[in-house]
Amino acid sequence: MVNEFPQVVTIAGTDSGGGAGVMADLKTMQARHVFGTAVVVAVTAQNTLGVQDFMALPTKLIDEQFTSLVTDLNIRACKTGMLADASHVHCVVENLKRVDFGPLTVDPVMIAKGGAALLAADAIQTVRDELVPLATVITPNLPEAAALTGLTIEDDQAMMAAGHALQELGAKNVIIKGGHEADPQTANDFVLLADGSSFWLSAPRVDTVRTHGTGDTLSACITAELAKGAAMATAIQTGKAYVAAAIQQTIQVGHGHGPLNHWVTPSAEVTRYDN
Ligand SMILES: Nc1ncnc2c1ncn2[C@@H]1O[C@H](COP(=O)(O)OP(=O)(O)OP(=O)(O)O)[C@@H](O)[C@H]1O
Ligand SMILES: Cc1ncc(CO)c(N)n1
Repeated sequence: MVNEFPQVVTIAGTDSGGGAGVMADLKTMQARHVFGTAVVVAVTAQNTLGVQDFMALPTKLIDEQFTSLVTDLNIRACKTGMLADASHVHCVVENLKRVDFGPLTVDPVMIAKGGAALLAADAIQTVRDELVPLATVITPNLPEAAALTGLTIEDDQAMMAAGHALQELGAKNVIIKGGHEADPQTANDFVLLADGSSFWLSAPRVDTVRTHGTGDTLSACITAELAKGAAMATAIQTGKAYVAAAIQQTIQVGHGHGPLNHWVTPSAEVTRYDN
């Protein structure tokens, strides 16, 4: 049905504190005017201070959630987030192969801002071998890109090399997020598109600890824009402008790494530098 409202799904873990994971994804999707749905892979007991506990759901229940969606809704784009361990990565991969949920944004979530591991160390190889080749676009932060490629990433050249390495592993489009860079002035993300062209997106760095769920928000926004039919480069630029505004126009919630302001409209402060 051509005129159906755009529907998207996040395949990820919940955050009881509301700032990251499935909750950040759904808030972003709502703000970007698509209908958000969720396949819950894991439940975390979490707030802005950290992750207190988590448990992954039985894989049978994950299979059933995929089936519930595919038998009724018309999902046009999807994203993955926290996948917990190798068996759950494998389960999600098998389900993604049996359904057609449109372009896949892979946010290879590994470690929360407070330091808690959201992906078992031995599952990194499963992500690299099974999930990365399915990615229409992959959005690692610097430690995630380093873990997936085996590269040490300390400068722009290394970010670009990591982008190409991820394309060689099978991801069609790549964004290496520079949120963890040392640069005190700007937050710079490297974008490598499927056609081999590349550019940088730069936003003023906000001096804040209120950055809980930045990666989730970026990848959920890209997923929403792709569902609405945006070209990949446009979807990525809108994602960067949205997350930059959501960090800048902060809200006071919690006592630690506070959540973002998902009500913002994308600001124009992002600069694109073509290579
Ligand atoms: N302090 C900041 N000021 C401006 N932009 C930032 C800041 N921190 C991160 N960003 C931007 O936010 C986006 C997410 O990057 P980041 O590297 O923080 O992701 P992440 O570590 O996966 O996030 P999370 O694990 O909290 O979901 C990127 O576009 C990055 O440049
Ligand atoms: C459930 C969940 N997913 C992703 C992240 C990373 O932001 C988090 N902290 N929690």
